[in-house]
Amino acid sequence: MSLFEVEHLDLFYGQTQALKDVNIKIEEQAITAFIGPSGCGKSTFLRVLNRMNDLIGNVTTTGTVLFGGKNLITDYEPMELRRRVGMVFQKPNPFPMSIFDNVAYGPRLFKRYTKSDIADLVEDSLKKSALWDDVKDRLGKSAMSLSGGQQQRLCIARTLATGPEVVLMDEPTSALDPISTARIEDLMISLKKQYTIVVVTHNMQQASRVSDDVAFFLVDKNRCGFLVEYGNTQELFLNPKDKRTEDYISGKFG
Ligand SMILES: Nc1ncnc2c1ncn2[C@@H]1O[C@H](COP(=O)(O)OP(=O)(O)OP(=O)(O)O)[C@@H](O)[C@H]1O
Repeated sequence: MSLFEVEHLDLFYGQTQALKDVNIKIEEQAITAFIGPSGCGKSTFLRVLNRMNDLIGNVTTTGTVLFGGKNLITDYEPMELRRRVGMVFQKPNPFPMSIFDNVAYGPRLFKRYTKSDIADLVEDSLKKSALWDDVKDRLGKSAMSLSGGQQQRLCIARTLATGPEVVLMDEPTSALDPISTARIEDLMISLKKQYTIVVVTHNMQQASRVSDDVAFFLVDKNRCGFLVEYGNTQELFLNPKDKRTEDYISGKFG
């Protein structure tokens, strides 16, 4: 089932158009990867999906984005939308507090949990993000004492603790070594049983390893991004319909 349905989306930063006529359906409990050269609007489009662009200011959109069949702009309150559509960034950004408090941060904001509920939620989120065994004996230690890969898994745990349906990931492994990258990729595959994941990546191997569907963006001569091709990952990589997709995935440009 499609969780997001995007029709004729145009996006402008001030007067400058950054995305034009994006039409895409993003499937539930699947991993969708956005690929394409630098500046083609992948991160901008990712931020459309939880209205993070609202926080930038001066961003306007036209067209429709449905989330769960309802209009993302008119039918959702932004904070509640961002709880349901969580986000993990390129550079791990734990808060300067303990491992426990990082994960408990979101649930505590909602104030409807007891202390023991919070402890259970922290444990569950750390288990889901494959970090529990690494940190269960040092939950009170600073999150800054973790390695980069562990910090990124902590950020994933922090996102999961608020009970999202979707996790948006903006180049989540680009600051990590190959072993930490492989762990995050394994984690993404295990998380899709329960969550819908949308990931921006520059790494073609990563897109082909983890994603079910892939969307390829390009930028036109006015530096405006557009969607070239979208579909099942295997089909798109093995049998691209558009010559530009073929050139990009075979490394001829970008
Ligand atoms: N806050 C902003 N204000 C104005 N323009 C912006 C802003 N953020 C991005 N842009 C512009 O929008 C276009 C798309 O940028 P975006 O970061 O979405 O591309 P991207 O495909 O994710 O690039 P990369 O792969 O390098 O991260 C670029 O031309 C960029 O300069």
